[in-house]
Amino acid sequence: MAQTPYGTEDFDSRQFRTAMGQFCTGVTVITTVDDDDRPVGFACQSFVALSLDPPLVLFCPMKTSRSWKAIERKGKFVVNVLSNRQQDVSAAFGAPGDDKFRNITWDPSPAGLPVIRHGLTWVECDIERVTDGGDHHIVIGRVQVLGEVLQDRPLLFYRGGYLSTEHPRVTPAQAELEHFLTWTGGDTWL
Ligand SMILES: Cc1cc2nc3c(=O)[nH]c(=O)nc-3n(C[C@H](O)[C@H](O)[C@H](O)COP(=O)(O)OP(=O)(O)OC[C@H]3O[C@@H](n4cnc5c(N)ncnc54)[C@H](O)[C@@H]3O)c2cc1C
Ligand SMILES: NC(=O)c1ccc[n+]([C@@H]2O[C@H](COP(=O)([O-])OP(=O)(O)OC[C@H]3O[C@@H](n4cnc5c(N)ncnc54)[C@H](O)[C@@H]3O)[C@@H](O)[C@H]2O)c1
Repeated sequence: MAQTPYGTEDFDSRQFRTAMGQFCTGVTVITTVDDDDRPVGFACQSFVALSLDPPLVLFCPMKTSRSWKAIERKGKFVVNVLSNRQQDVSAAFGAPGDDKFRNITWDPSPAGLPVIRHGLTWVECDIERVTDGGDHHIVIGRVQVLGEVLQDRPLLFYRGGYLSTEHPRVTPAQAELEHFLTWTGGDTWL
C-alpha cells in the first residue's frame, strides 16, 4: 500500500536514506596510492557508467573523504567491482581506517594502482572533471584500461544491507548466437 508522501524537504536524513535505500546498486571499491605510494580506497555505490564515446564513468566521494584527497592528488583511480564473495572487503573499505588494505590481496594496475583480487572486473581511469554535488564531489573519469572479467555473481547493496543474485544463465543457443555475432574470422564457412 502506498504511504502518504512527505512534503517539500519535510523529511529528515534517516527518511531520505530509507527512500534512497530502495534503489539497489552494485558495490565498488575506488582505489589509488598516496604520496608515499601506500594503497588507499573506499567502498562506493555511487558509481555509474556515463558515456561510451568517450568512455567515461563517474563516482561521488564525500567532500571529507581522505581517499578522495589522495585520488585527487594522483589524478588517477581504479574502480574495483566487487563480487558476492567480497562482503568483508566492502565492510573493510566502508569504514574509516588508516590501513584498510591490511587483509587485502591486490596487484598493481598498469599505472601501479591497487586492483583487488577476486573482483568481477576493474577499470583504471584518469580524472577528467570534478563538479559540485552538495556534500559530495561528482568525479568524472576517463577509462584508460579495462581489466579482465570474472564469471561470478555481483555484490549488491539494498536497504542498507548486502544481497546477491543468481548470475543470468547463458543457454547453449545464446552462446552460439553470441559466437556468431562476434565472429571476426571472415566468411570462411561459405
Ligand atoms: C556499500 C557502501 C557504499 C558506500 N558508498 C559510498 C559512496 O558512494 N560515496 C561515499 O562517499 N561514501 C560511500 N560509502 C561510505 C564510505 O565507504 C566510508 O565513509 C569510508 O570510510 C570512506 O573512506 P574514505 O577513505 O573516503 O574516508 P575517511 O578518510 O575514512 O573518512 C570517513 C569519514 O570519517 C571522518 N574521519 C576520518 N578520519 C577521522 C579521524 N581520525 N577522526 C575523526 N573523524 C575522521 C572523515 O572526516 C569522514 O567524514 C559507502 C559505504 C558502503 C558500506
Ligand atoms: N553516497 C554515500 O556517501 C553513501 C552511500 C551508501 C552508504 N554510505 C555510508 O555507509 C554507511 C552504511 O550505510 P547504511 O548501511 O547505514 O545505509 P543507509 O541506510 O544509511 O543508506 C541507505 C541509502 O542512503 C544513501 N546514503 C546513505 N548515506 C549517504 C550519504 N552520506 N550521502 C548520500 N547518500 C547516502 C545511499 O543511497 C544508501 O544506499 C553509512 O555511514 C552511510 O552514510 C554512504
